[in-house]
Amino acid sequence: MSNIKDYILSFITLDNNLLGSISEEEAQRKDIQPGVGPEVGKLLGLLIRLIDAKSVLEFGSCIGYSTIWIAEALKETCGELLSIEYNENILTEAKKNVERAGLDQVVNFRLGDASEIIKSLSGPYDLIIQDCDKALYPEMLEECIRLTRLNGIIIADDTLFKPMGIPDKFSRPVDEYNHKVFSDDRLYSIILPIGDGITISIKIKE
Ligand SMILES: C[S@@+](CC[C@H](N)C(=O)[O-])C[C@H]1O[C@@H](n2cnc3c(N)ncnc32)[C@H](O)[C@@H]1O
Repeated sequence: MSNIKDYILSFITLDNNLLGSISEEEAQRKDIQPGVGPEVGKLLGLLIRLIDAKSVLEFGSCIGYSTIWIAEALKETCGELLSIEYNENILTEAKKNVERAGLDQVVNFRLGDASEIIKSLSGPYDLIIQDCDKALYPEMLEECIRLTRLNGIIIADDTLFKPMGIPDKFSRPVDEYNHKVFSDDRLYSIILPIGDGITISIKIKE
């Protein structure tokens, strides 16, 4: 598997110069969680271009790694991103990084708890990505479906935690999320084994 991963990574160029240094910083710091990584970043860029997304919603900005991948794609599609993060200091860093990346015109940030803010949003969004507290994934799914346009995309990161042997506290809710999306007839879904697993669902019915 690592040969395959290394082979794939050998092709992936970074869409913004800042992405490499943000990855290095994430690897050194203990106070932040890792970003989605280059394979998932590239996939986000690909999907946004594929569906010509104009409005994207992200839960869990951290210091802006995934935000920058998404915003680079939205710069091309003339779209915009709303990115939500509840840690004020981390959000300040994300804002600085997005500004340094030259993408602040594309991104709006909101400080607060994603599970509360989501209820106040009206959408519709072309693409939504969940990468905040894993325990919230199943709970927030219904709101994500409500906010996604027909044929829009709902993505969840870290969804292979269970087979990776990650502690139950984190793996159980993402496993529950996977079961929920695969048994929901409004969604058409797949799990891809890149990064720590990514579940992609298309909303095929209201
Ligand atoms: C795995 S990190 C996100 C990584 C980011 N998507 C990237 O690829 O660079 C998860 C982030 O979600 C934030 N978070 C966790 N629970 C949250 C919540 N309920 N509302 C908003 N943000 C939350 C954490 O503070 C953390 O920065």
